[in-house]
Amino acid sequence: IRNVFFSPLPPGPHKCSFRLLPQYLTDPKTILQKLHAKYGSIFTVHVGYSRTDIFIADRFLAHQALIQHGTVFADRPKANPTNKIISSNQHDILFSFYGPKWRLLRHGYLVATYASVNFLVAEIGRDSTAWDDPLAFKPERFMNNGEQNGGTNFDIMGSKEIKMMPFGAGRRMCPGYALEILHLEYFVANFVWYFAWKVGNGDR
Ligand code: HEM
Repeated sequence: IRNVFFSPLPPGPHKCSFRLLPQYLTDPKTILQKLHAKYGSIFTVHVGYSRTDIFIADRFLAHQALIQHGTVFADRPKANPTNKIISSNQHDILFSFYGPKWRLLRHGYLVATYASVNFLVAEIGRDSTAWDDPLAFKPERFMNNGEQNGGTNFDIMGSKEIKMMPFGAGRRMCPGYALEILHLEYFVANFVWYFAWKVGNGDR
């Protein structure tokens, strides 16, 4: 067994879940949502004998890992078939990498080298403690210099607090994020410019 953990591991289904494997590879979103609902904000999945994945679906834990423990969490995995499938099919759902020996202080889990640690970024970005009515389309959340409800500036880098992390967070955060935000603004501006916009029936 390549992955060695110091106990206790975060909770999860019983060891060596070969039964989970086909769905895990083809439809990770559904199975991970079920496991998240059952086991909470951090859980472990053992697939076969050689692969142990830990999933984090909590913005405070993500902040502990990527910002507060950024130095020990700065490596990334070699590509393997599962990672390729997960990242190509479910790019908005999670990204994954291996964490070196690292301690999740709040929960007290010690995770050994080559453990794969994954972040459920869609779940993290829909946290109602961070956003009012998170699923509603409210672009004004990001207007007025990023202030929401007169609150503090929204920080896409998540330095003080992670509210969403489309570009990752911490030392290996996407270095192209500023260029990309500019590019997306340009993209939306072109839509506004090229098309005639009307309010649809029943919409305000
Ligand atoms: C909407 C567009 C984009 C999104 C959502 C995005 C998102 C991401 C994410 C989630 C990561 C992984 C962060 C991590 O592992 O912690 C990443 C890494 C990276 N991105 Fe982007 N990115 C975008 C556009 C770009 C652009 C335009 C560039 C270059 C001009 C770029 C260059 C990179 C590079 C070089 C890395 C690897 C950084 C590293 O491993 O240290 N990305 N990006």
